[in-house]
Amino acid sequence: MFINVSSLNKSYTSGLVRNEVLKGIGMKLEKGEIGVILGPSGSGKSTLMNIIGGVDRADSGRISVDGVEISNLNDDQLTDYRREDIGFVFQFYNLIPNLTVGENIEVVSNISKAPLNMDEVLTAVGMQDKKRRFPRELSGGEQQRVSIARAVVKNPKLLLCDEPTGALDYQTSRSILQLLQQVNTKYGTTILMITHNGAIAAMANRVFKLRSGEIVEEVVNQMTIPAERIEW
Ligand SMILES: Nc1ncnc2c1ncn2[C@@H]1O[C@H](COP(=O)(O)OP(=O)(O)OP(=O)(O)O)[C@@H](O)[C@H]1O
Repeated sequence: MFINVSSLNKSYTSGLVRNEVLKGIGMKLEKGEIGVILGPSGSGKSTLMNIIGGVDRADSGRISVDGVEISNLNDDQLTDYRREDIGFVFQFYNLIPNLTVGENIEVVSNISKAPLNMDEVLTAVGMQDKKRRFPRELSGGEQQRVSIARAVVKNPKLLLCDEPTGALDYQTSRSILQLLQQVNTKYGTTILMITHNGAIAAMANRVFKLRSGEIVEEVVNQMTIPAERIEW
């Protein structure tokens, strides 16, 4: 099992109030699969993803990714794990504004142990001809393509996407989902994606429905649907 999470708990305390955000989460995802975490605002989706990505730590429970027990790593090891093994894609792209498309990707490939070829990745996301543009000269969808290229160029074991289409219109969202599916097929990258949008679940191998910090339902799709056929 590529991702194996069990009995995961996380709470935040402010003053005297303790907010239990994750309550005994268990989930599994095989290598090369696409997983979707679906749930309403505040249900704990980002917290769960941040813990799997080594950005945050759980209070208790176990998380292993590709055989490595994340919960046992010290801070330096966790930084290495986050830097080398995980690609992140966010709702608001987070590109560096004063660097070109090519430079945004280069800063990541330069510090990666086994990066993919930058031009190949730029071509894969359809942005090869925009390599010398700055982020402000691109549409939202194009910026998201660049941010996917930046995450993919380090050849991560796991691509974590937090509402990757949250800021995009319908057609652009579908093309970004299609691109993520292509990345999954071309590079065999395991993808875990957060969304509010139930329709997106059809492209995932496994869907984890989160409510108030608990997985209330897990759906295994024997047949996934190509992103271009998803409608909402
Ligand atoms: N660093 C933090 N400190 C305190 N509380 C936090 C922190 N991070 C998250 N929370 C709380 O944990 C709960 C779950 O937040 P989380 O961001 O994981 O939810 P979500 O399902 O991703 O929501 P959304 O869809 O709105 O992004 C919320 O009540 C939030 O306020």
